[in-house]
Amino acid sequence: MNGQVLRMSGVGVRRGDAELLRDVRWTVEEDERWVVLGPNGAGKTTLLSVAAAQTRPDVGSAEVLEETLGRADSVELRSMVGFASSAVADRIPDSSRVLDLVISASYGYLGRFGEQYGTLDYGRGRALLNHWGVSHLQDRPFGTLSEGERKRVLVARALMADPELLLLDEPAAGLDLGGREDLMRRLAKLADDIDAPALVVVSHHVEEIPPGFTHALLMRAGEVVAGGPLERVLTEENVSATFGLPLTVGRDGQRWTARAA
Ligand SMILES: Nc1ncnc2c1ncn2[C@@H]1O[C@H](COP(=O)(O)OP(=O)(O)OP(=O)(O)O)[C@@H](O)[C@H]1O
Repeated sequence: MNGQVLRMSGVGVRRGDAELLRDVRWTVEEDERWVVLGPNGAGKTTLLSVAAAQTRPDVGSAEVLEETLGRADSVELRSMVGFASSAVADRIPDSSRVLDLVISASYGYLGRFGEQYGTLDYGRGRALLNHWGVSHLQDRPFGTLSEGERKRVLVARALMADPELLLLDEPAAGLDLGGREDLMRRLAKLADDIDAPALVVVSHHVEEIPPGFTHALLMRAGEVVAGGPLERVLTEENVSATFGLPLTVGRDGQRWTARAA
């Protein structure tokens, strides 16, 4: 690999008359940790779906792990990208046992369908659940978990196949303050791990940028407002243009803040 895990050139996605993404240019290197920020409807989920090899661009080209979407085997490619989102959670049957759900991710499945898993698979699945603080839930049906527990199980699942790219769509949505801060701490630890995959986390809030994240992509109305290293991109001008109101942007230690000006 040349170091680039994601490369989008002039990417557009259309549905009927709606342009969900327009002329998106974006590259992610293997050692980078990105946050994608923007208001509701900005196109963040659509962008992540392209990055996860689940949506093909209608215009332009997208390379995921050096494979061009539309030419590569998308099923194989999807199994090499870790992806956690509420859309993934919605497709998981309530009855799926948590440990089975995690280990089945090595095959790109959302539960067990009669495949045989080895001791190594079980060991890795248990270690990931333990790492994300949810090993006590391994035998529970997914449908019985709280929102915070689900989020952590989904991240563990997304890491199961040892991906080179990890995509998390709004991992902090629906969490209480303690749950959000716990997630921030765990994501900061992941960001700091040199063996961790390239990370892309979608959020609506600059307060949810974990310490150690390096880059930001700001989106509005399907277009990129700005992208690059955090310090250069998170200016008051850029963040105000992204969210469509005058904002004061600040830093409190390793965390970012934004308030209406
Ligand atoms: N199939 C579709 N047909 C028409 N418009 C669509 C379709 N799917 C999504 N959209 C629109 O595309 C826009 C971008 O949607 P997307 O879910 O990518 O935004 P988002 O930034 O993730 O939003 P949110 O923060 O609210 O989750 C929205 O205005 C949405 O209504």
